[in-house]
Amino acid sequence: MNTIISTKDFMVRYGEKVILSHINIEVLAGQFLAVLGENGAGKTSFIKTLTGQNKQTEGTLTVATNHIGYVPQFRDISRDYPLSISEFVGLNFNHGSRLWFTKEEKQLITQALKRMDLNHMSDQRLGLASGGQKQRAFVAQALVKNPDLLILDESTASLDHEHKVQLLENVRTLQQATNMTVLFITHEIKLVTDFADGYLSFENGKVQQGDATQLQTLTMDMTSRHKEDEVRHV
Ligand SMILES: Nc1ncnc2c1ncn2[C@@H]1O[C@H](COP(=O)(O)OP(=O)(O)OP(=O)(O)O)[C@@H](O)[C@H]1O
Repeated sequence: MNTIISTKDFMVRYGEKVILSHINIEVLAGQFLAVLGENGAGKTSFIKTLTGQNKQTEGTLTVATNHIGYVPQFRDISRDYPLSISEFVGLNFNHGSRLWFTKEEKQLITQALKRMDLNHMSDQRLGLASGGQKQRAFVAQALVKNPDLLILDESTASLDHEHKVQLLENVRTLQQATNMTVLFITHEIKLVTDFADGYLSFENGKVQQGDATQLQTLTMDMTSRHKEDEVRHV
């Protein structure tokens, strides 16, 4: 398998403030990795270096693709938002003043909508869709250019359990069918354990990498620690 992201003694900082250091990781193409860590642990800062938004780094970072899809944290879309779901998904083509889609773009939009189970409602206004459908539309928008690497930032956070699982199943099916790499930033470790091939864990300015078995162990440790805390608080 090919490597899509690798780092060697990599460091991320803002000015004098070091956020992450001594990062040595290797992500294989086609893997689905959970990206874990407390608020402020540096997950977003690292993702910004992958997408070229933060260049304050030292050491080596190699990203073997320019085709990166990024779905930021959920922003709600108000009811009066005028675009249909397919028009919203097509915004990623960055047309400027051109108002129509080419035949090829239309095919890519249809494909992305199908992959997120939204094809049946492509002409419906996005503002009137449910929270789960809006979130799947954000993912479809990132998919429309067929990225090699898809980064999802807490994409299940605002959803009920059924819609969380549905979104993860959609992404997992696509990742397995297309060999796309997925980095899934989440605080919901138990949920993601069933879907991920491994993890990157951000803690105390360092990044630990583990495989699926280590992820299961981590989840069990966290669950038992959580139970102990609950008992202590009774
Ligand atoms: N532009 C910036 N300039 C200076 N410091 C920053 C900047 N952006 C983030 N930080 C700091 O970097 C640290 C890591 O933040 P980051 O947003 O990467 O964490 P995170 O793990 O993504 O957190 P969350 O889960 O809350 O999104 C924090 O201490 C934050 O205050």
